[in-house]
Amino acid sequence: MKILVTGGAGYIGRTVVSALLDAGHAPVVLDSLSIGPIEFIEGLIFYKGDIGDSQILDKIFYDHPDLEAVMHFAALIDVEESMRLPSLYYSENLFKAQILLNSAMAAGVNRFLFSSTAAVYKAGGSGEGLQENSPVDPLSAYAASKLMFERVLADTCQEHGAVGMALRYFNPIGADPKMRSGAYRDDPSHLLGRLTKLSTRGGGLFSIFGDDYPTRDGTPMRDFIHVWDLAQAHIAALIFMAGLRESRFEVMNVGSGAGVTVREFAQTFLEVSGAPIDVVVGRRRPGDSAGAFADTSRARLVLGWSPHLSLQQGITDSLTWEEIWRARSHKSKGAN
Ligand SMILES: NC(=O)c1ccc[n+]([C@@H]2O[C@H](COP(=O)([O-])OP(=O)(O)OC[C@H]3O[C@@H](n4cnc5c(N)ncnc54)[C@H](O)[C@@H]3O)[C@@H](O)[C@H]2O)c1
Ligand SMILES: O=c1ccn([C@@H]2O[C@H](COP(=O)(O)OP(=O)(O)O[C@H]3O[C@H](CO)[C@@H](O)[C@H](O)[C@H]3O)[C@@H](O)[C@H]2O)c(=O)[nH]1
Repeated sequence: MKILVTGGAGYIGRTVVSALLDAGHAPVVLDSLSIGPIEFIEGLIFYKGDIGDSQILDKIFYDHPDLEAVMHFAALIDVEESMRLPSLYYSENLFKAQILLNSAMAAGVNRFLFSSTAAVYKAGGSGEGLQENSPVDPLSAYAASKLMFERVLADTCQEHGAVGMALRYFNPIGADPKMRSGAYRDDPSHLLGRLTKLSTRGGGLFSIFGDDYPTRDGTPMRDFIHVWDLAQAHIAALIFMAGLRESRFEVMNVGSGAGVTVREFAQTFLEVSGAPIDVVVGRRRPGDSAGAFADTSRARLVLGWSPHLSLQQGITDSLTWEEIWRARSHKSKGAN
């Protein structure tokens, strides 16, 4: 199948592009490269542009009348920034996404897969896995923009007789096992990114943001999903959507199904990396939740998908990718 992939130069989008190519599909990538690195689009069918620009969207749908689905990854994803600049997040993640969706519907491309997030849930650190109908409580403009677009997508699919799906990702870790993509930010804010940078810089202090949450060791709980398992969920979702003959909208959790606390994660990282990192406890980070983990039974049942890669594998792949990416960036910077 030929698929329009927005945000295909980003961490997850580029990894899904590789999974699509491996499975024999034909991705067409649209990305502004405002965040994703240019190295990620080498060798791909690529359009540089904005998802809110209907001219470029018209051109893509005109150039590729055989597009069968849209996979929509392009978004702003920084939770803290979204608290400071909420209108920017609603503009990028909600209104521009609607321009994209309407263009797809107008072009007759009526399968639309959307990257949503576990951050939409009310996550109190309980021992229960979150189901798709568990209560929602988006604490940031980022999470709210994602939940609002889920509703826009559901209603638009019904109006047009189209098929839509929102995959609610939990916390992606790791890299493409063939090392074609991985996390690329110089100054990551997320847990594994911080630990990986410390490790490759020879060690240092790692601060856990709070240990007074209602979890088994007081540190927040998350569900870490290997990005390659996440990519495979997209392939399964695409096949499922392609087989549907009538309008439908689905929401699906994509996580590992296991809750791991930040302290447990840091401990596992130290064991895998052997890096001389000292773990200290600092203050809570604003906007953080106690967290939870996914009940993935719906994705298993409906998509026939299940995760296979371990936490340790995610950490190992992240460390390997970091070495490769640093070497590549240094080389290209030196060459310029
Ligand atoms: N990374 C996570 O932890 C996580 C968790 C849950 C959900 N998600 C969702 O997954 C998707 C991909 O996340 P990621 O980690 O790969 O992020 P990323 O920042 O690496 O990738 C996003 C890509 O979209 C592009 N982009 C941004 N705005 C654009 C616009 N208006 N027009 C065209 N291109 C634009 C960027 O240049 C970038 O290449 C996002 O929708 C995000 O909300 C991510
Ligand atoms: O130096 C650090 C960095 C993070 N953490 C903690 O680690 C946990 C995970 O944080 P992070 O890796 O930043 O992920 P989340 O805040 O859970 O958010 C991620 O996961 C969401 C899905 O659950 C996505 O929507 C977001 O885009 C993505 O950043 C949180 O409790 C943080 O407080 C620390 O203790 N120290």
